[in-house]
Amino acid sequence: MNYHHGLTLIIREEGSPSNQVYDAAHLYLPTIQLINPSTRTIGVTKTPRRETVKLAIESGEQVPDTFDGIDLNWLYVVEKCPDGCDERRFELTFQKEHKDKVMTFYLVYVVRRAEVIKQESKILNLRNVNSYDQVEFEHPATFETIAMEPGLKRKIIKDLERFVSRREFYKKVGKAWKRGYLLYGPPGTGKSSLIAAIANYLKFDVFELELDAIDSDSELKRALLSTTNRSILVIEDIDCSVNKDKENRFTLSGLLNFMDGLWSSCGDERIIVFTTNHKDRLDPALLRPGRMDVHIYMGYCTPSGFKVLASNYLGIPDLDGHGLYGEIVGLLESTKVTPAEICEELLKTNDEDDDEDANAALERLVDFFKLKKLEGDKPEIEEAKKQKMDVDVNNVNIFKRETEEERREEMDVKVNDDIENK
Ligand SMILES: Nc1ncnc2c1ncn2[C@@H]1O[C@H](COP(=O)(O)OP(=O)(O)OP(=O)(O)O)[C@@H](O)[C@H]1O
Repeated sequence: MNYHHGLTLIIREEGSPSNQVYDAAHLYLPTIQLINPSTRTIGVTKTPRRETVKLAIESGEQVPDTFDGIDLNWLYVVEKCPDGCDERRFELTFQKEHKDKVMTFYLVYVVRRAEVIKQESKILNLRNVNSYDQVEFEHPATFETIAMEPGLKRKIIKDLERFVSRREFYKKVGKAWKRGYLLYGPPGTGKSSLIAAIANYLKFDVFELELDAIDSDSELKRALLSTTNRSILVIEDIDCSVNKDKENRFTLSGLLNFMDGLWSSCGDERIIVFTTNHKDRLDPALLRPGRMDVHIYMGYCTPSGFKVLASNYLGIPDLDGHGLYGEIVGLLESTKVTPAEICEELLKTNDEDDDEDANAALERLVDFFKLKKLEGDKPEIEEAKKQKMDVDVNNVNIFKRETEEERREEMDVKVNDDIENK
């Protein structure tokens, strides 16, 4: 395409923070005329979980577009820098007279379109913020596949929906639009699976931060700035990373203050998920609302959690009517078995559509539970008491504050909520 008075915008790939227009162009261009008369090469990928192939623009290729009667041309360029790394950029060319319209409306349109495309495509990214490695996030867990008390599941979904719908509220009260979740409980109870279910539900990218690999404030700042809006930042096993001050590194509390400051100025729709196997080892100051707003206890498998697994793995939709159900309930209530252990047993089933195999799997599980019981595992409720946790009848603990001060803070949150309701 020839432009007599052409203007070219250079849109470079940037690390931290990322260049939104650059990222958006990668999502937007394959949905317009990616294959046009001038196209010679095109990138194609397909991952196992994806049903269709994904197209990508290759270096040197052009994509024409029109917007409000304006002709535009995108060119993608990848060049080697002197230091050996690749520099990637888009060059967007159009007639100079349209510069105001392109800058004010077209680029915003491309970013918005990319957001919608992302929502619809279900393709999420998983990025390690320490190494900047990025892969497609393909964890299959959803709220349907998670073994958890139905009431707790509903509460979490409601909380997430409320959070994402409150842009105006956070703006009005002048707070960063973020929400912190603490997932705690023994290994194999589904903390990572729940994070995946939240990401899949909200269609948020996931960023993993390994605190132990961060050595300085500037490194931390760079890592945090590389995260994008509408994302979940995951910091796993925080009890193992809390006492770094001795080595002259930041503390977890310092990290949280740092994040507050940073995201108050430049972050929208951020979810931070911390996981720990030992909530009791955390400094109570870290557990306050505003820091970790919602505490979710992921416990050993309960009868209703087991129903979800039986339905998903064995194709038994109505376990209540099964002859072994009563015995299974009794065993689950008196034995500590993680959903991960049960999943492993269930994977041994030959054919989940075969009733005989499903029954044999349930019988095998009953034997497995009996063995676990014999091994002398204490009931879950005792363990919970030992850890000074409040556990309700369903063995779940959510939105719980433990000290008077935390209760007062929770009241503050409610007052804020009321402001919004008026
Ligand atoms: N609540 C659950 N519902 C469904 N599947 C589960 C659940 N918990 C565990 N699983 C199964 O067990 C596997 C391991 O669980 P997961 O990694 O989510 O546990 P975790 O609590 O994050 O463990 P860790 O503390 O060791 O990281 C999952 O991939 C999943 O197949």
